[in-house]
Amino acid sequence: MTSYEKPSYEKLRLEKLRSLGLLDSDPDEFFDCITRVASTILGTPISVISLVDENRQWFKSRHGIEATETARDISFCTHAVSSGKELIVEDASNDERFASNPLVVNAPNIRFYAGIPIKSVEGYSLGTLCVIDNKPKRPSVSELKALNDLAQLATKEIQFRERMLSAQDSIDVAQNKFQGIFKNVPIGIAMVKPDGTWLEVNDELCSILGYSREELLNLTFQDITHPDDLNTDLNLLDQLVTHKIDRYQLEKRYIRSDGLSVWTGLTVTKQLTETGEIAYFLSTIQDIQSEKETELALTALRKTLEEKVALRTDELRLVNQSLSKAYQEKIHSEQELQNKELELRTILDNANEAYICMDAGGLVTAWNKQAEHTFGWLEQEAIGRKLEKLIIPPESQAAHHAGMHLYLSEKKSKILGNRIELEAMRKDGIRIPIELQVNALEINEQVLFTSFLRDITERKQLENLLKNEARNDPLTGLANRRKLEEILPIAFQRARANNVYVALVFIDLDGFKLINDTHGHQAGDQLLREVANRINQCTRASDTVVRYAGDEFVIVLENLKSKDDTKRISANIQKIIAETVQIGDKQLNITLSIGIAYYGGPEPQSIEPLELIRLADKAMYTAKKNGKNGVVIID
Ligand SMILES: Nc1nc2c(ncn2[C@@H]2O[C@H](COP(=O)(O)OP(=O)(O)OP(=O)(O)O)[C@@H](O)[C@H]2O)c(=O)[nH]1
Repeated sequence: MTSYEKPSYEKLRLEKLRSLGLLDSDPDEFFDCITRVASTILGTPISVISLVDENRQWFKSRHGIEATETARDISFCTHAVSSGKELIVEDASNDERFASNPLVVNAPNIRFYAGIPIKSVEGYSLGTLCVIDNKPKRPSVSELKALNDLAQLATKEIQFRERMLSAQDSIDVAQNKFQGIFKNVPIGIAMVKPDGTWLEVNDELCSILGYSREELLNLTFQDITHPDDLNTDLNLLDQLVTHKIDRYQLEKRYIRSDGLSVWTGLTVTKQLTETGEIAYFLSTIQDIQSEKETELALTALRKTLEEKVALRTDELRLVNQSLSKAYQEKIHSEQELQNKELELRTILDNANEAYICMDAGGLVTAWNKQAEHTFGWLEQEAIGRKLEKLIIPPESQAAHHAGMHLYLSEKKSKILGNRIELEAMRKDGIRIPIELQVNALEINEQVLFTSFLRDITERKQLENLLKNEARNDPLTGLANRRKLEEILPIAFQRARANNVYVALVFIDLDGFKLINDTHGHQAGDQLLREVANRINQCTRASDTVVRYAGDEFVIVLENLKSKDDTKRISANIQKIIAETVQIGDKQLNITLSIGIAYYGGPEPQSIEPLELIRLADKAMYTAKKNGKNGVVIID
């Protein structure tokens, strides 16, 4: 006897065999029929359908034998299973593989054996259909063909069962999966009959709706749908029923068992029967209450925000309008201000007077064109510099500081608001007389001194000219009587101060009327001019020669240390006047009567200047009375 070999797929084979549920199962007429027919056709007393288990062979069907199984190691069939091919043993007693096999040696004393493997769908040999005889036999081809056909039948049946089991497994798996999903999925799921009755509901749906499964199965979805949402739901359901749509989704409210409504997201599909009728609706129902509340809260919040934004927008629009208006006004004001500044600038630049502005620190803040012209400093040179460094002479700077300090500390000033004349200094160092008017402005608690200044050099010159003319004799160019009256008091002061004498020499031409009458008035004028020249020649710069009136002349001799000096001067005058004067073709001769009076000296008299004139005049008159061409001195 030889030991059997196990096929390479033994483990899988056994698993498959056991999964089929055939081992130790009840007799099956189908398989029994096959074994009966096999014995009949092959003419053998025994026929079995043997299933080769791990350590045994078990007979699913047996014909002509009482045993239900034998050990595998003595089994003939296991050889056919191992090879996967038919096994024909015509005489086991002569076959070294089986001669000592107990089934050969003992009952049932096998001699002939023919087994055809029965295979699973995967091709695993599960067992055999075999025929056995206790007599040797050589089966015919047709017998073997019939045996193969019968084995094929058994195989088909087993494979059918195998497929059925596999299909059932799939169904079971799907069913289990569905049940698992149905039970555990965190979404409400329901199967709903076409009339709206709940057919099946899962735990989650019970939880969402607050009903037990049993309670729900006694209700329709219409019973617990919020009245406001029912029509929409029914309308969509109708479209689903009439196949206008395959599914629909809807946000709807159910009325829970506690009377509160709950927002859900509903999806409904339909499940059809084989005949195309609606078996049930499959609904998924998701609790979206919190999302809905959030959404509603957000909507309310958005609405509130929009209202606030709208309100704020209105406020902002109003603010914007008023700001725009204010801005426009400001622009307008600034424009006006700029225009005014430009206008002011133009006025100031074209002003005939210099305009200078100075801050409380004495720094120049404005300097117009005329100021440039008057003082020689350009605006850019002057701005920011101390005014005193620009136009105020050194000797006037202390007064300038004092004036500013007085105003800034006590708001007092002798200058502000008045037109005053001062001497200023140009950039080139030349002094010029100016007339100015200073005003103080207080802007934002800052003091500004504004001033208009005018160069009055020409006016001063004119004034001096007029002044001179008023004090000069136009015919001779000598000082006149007014000038004499002005200088004489000064001469008195100087004489007193210097302890010297002042002499007043009063001169009157002798017989001048006759010259006028004889040679004409013009000749008289020329003679007067010549006399003036000649007197001038006899005097010093410190002396003043005056035409006092008509043919009367006065000389103020100053700084006389001695009265004797006067006699020498008067003698010189008499001498020079005595010289013939040529006027045209005429030769004229003239003499003088002179009266002299003194003031000053070591013990000055107490007399007025005009009194001195009268004294000298009186002395001159005495000289006339003495016969003219003479000098009378009053000591
Ligand atoms: N040509 C001329 N004559 C003048 C001028 N002013 C005064 N006279 C004249 O001068 C003369 C002065 O005369 P008197 O001094 O009174 O007479 P006199 O002839 O000088 O007499 P004695 O003084 O006594 O010597 C008058 O005839 C005036 O008309 C003047 O500006 N030009």
